[in-house]
Amino acid sequence: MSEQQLARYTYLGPEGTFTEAALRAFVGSEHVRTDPSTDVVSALDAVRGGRADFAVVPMENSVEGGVNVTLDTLASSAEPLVIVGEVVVPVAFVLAVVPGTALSQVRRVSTHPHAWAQCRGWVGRELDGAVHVPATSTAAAAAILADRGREAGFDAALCSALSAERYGLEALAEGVADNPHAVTRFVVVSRPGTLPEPTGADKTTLMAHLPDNEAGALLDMLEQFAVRGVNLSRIESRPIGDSLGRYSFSMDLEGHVAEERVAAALIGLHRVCPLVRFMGSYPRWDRVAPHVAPGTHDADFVAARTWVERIRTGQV
Ligand SMILES: O=C(O)C(=O)C[C@]1(C(=O)O)C=C[C@@H](O)C=C1
Repeated sequence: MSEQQLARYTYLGPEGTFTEAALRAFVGSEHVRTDPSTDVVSALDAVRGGRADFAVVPMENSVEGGVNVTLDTLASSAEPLVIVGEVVVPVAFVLAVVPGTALSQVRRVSTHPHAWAQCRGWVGRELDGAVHVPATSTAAAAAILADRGREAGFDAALCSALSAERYGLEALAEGVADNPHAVTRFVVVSRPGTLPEPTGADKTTLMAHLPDNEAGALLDMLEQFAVRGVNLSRIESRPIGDSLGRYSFSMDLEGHVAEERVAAALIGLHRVCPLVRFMGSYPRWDRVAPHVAPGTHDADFVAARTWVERIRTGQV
């Protein structure tokens, strides 16, 4: 295959981010072209504009929760994109410095806000009074420190051990995250038109609005899943932005839209919500198949529908 025919991936860069590690884990041994983006919005814009086929972006972290810029940009754009895959990556941080810097000299620490949140306890204990200088990613902080040294505006970067090595920095402390089991979930996004085949262990991502000022509207929405035996693995609310008290709900559910119980829940949602956006059905990273409760298998829905059709044609 020529270089021109390879799939083009962009990701939250620069080289050395956890997002790049997620991309490598996703493509495995497949040969692809990669081109880092400076932030999540430009990575998604590159896919919309046709400059990349896929973007890999962070979606949620086990400690700090949802990555709002990803949730909001995917949910609000006039040109929808779809999620075609997910990757879960363990995240561990080192405190990286220009070689020769002592711990006592570190007063300003740069990193991505999600990384800062995951190392806050350690920084408080070991670098009491140190302040956070936000960066677009962990590797961006490392790259700037390596490039500018004392002129960087900060003394250390919280990044992966790989990033520290790649940018020629020294890992002054390792394992600095407050939770050693932290993981981040990344999603692989493309333009609509390529719905991955169901595998039996899939997830579907949706965004929905509720009717304004209606008691029980949230319960109505959740019932659409409950009565069809569809389990939600994530639900979070994000402000819509135009006035206080208006929220959109971002959800992941277990199953693929090709499955009857998921399709039935989506039909129900469409009836009770003023706006529903389908954001993709894709294989789960852990390949764990959901528990499908009795009465909610595809065959149960098909049998029930056939029964109603027979009634409608007079075959009671
Ligand atoms: O900065 C990086 O290396 C990223 O890939 C981004 C990101 C995030 O957005 O949460 C990914 C994983 C870590 O939790 C910290 C930062």
